[in-house]
Amino acid sequence: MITYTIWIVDDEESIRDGISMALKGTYHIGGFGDAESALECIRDEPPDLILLDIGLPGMDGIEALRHIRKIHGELPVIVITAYEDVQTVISAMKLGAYDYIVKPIIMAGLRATLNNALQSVRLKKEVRALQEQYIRENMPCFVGESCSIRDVMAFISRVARSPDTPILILGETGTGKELIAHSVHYRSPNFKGPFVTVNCAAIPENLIESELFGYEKGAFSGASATGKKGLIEEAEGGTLFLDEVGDLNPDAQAKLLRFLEQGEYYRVGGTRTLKVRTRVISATNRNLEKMMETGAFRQDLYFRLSVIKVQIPSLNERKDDILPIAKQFIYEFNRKFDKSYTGLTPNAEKALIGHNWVGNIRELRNCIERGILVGEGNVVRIRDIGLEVHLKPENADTDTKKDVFFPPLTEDGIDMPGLQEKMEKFYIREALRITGGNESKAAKLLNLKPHTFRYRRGKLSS
Ligand SMILES: Nc1ncnc2c1ncn2[C@@H]1O[C@H](COP(=O)(O)OP(=O)(O)OP(=O)(O)O)[C@@H](O)[C@H]1O
Repeated sequence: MITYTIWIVDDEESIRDGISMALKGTYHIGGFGDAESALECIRDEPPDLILLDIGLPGMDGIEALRHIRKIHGELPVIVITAYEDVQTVISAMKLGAYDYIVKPIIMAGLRATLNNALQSVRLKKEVRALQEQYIRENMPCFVGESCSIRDVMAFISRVARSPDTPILILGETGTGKELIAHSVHYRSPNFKGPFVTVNCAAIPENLIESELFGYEKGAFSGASATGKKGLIEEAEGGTLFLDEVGDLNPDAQAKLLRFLEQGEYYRVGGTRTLKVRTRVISATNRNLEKMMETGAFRQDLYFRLSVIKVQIPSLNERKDDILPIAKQFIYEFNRKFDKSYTGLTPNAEKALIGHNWVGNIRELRNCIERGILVGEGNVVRIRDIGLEVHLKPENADTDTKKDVFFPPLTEDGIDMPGLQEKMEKFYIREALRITGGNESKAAKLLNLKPHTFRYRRGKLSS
């Protein structure tokens, strides 16, 4: 069972001793004769609750309470007053005192008040622990070992502390912008509030305004009879995440700007100004600076959204992250598909590192998902992940040192005959290297008849 720590801050020694005697055994008790010495200790090791006399010498109880609130916003404080002075009690309650007791102290009453206060401390701690467990279980694990992503995360932790500073996250598709927006939210003072995502590219142009700002009843034909809250309103006290913000139309851009500048807006068809307290995080993979040059994105909105700007490096720029993230995905998909992969073959690792990750981490995720789903055994092989083969023979001569590279098939097409020729040349050279130039052994390695091998060798070297 937890034993809570209670501090008594009272200049009357007899009161400190009296309360200590009465509560000893149930609680850990600490005593201070003045507010200043209690405040000095509170930063290092705060108690679970403070009994604070109002009429202290030097700094009085009200002033001390103000300081305590600055240091520990949620620490429960029960104030002790010499007589029921309404003004003093009101001031203390306004500063967030949990309750008050009047001298002379009746122990039974004090015990009941303490019990209630500590019960709420316990409940708050339980809620916090559940919340942390929820985040651990529900937030995809963020893996980042490269210096560049570590710098980004250190910066994110610093800027998350403010509850309302707008943040603009830039980066190629699939680099983890949404995951980083979640990280900001859960590290911010708004973490208990909602995280509302608006995919600006997915909402039809004619609905974006009513989706964002809501509408009053009868605002337009087809509107619900009761009206509707907008997503901005849903994000009250939390975070509004505007994904693909570069896709907002000019009208919605103007309205969003007004909301960011004045903190207020109207529902569609409404005349009441509404206010919402939320942090706006936006993200895009588009080049907003170029869009501003052509007038496709408002400059004033850009400056409002990008009070803090975070650029997420592409996966190709942080190769050190590829294998740790791949291993995290192996773990995740093992659980999903009830498999027991332990890692990747060295060739599969090489292929992952050598690959050009146009779709960034999303592409890597898909690739590992496929490997775990279709593969057999307990190591993921190159053929399971369906990647282009990127081989570099060891100890090869200068000519064969050139990588054999099978590019992905895109709309631009590929040169199939050229690739076939390259592949054949590569394997014939490799087979001869491995067999020390023995043609029949080399043919066997390639599952070719010796005369076919000779024919192809001759053809390719001519
Ligand atoms: N550092 C990381 N560690 C582990 N998983 C990650 C990491 N970054 C991103 N992911 C995963 O990669 C996938 C894509 O991430 P996310 O959706 O956040 O990218 P995005 O940049 O917002 O993409 P888009 O621009 O297409 O909206 C998600 O499944 C996400 O959980």
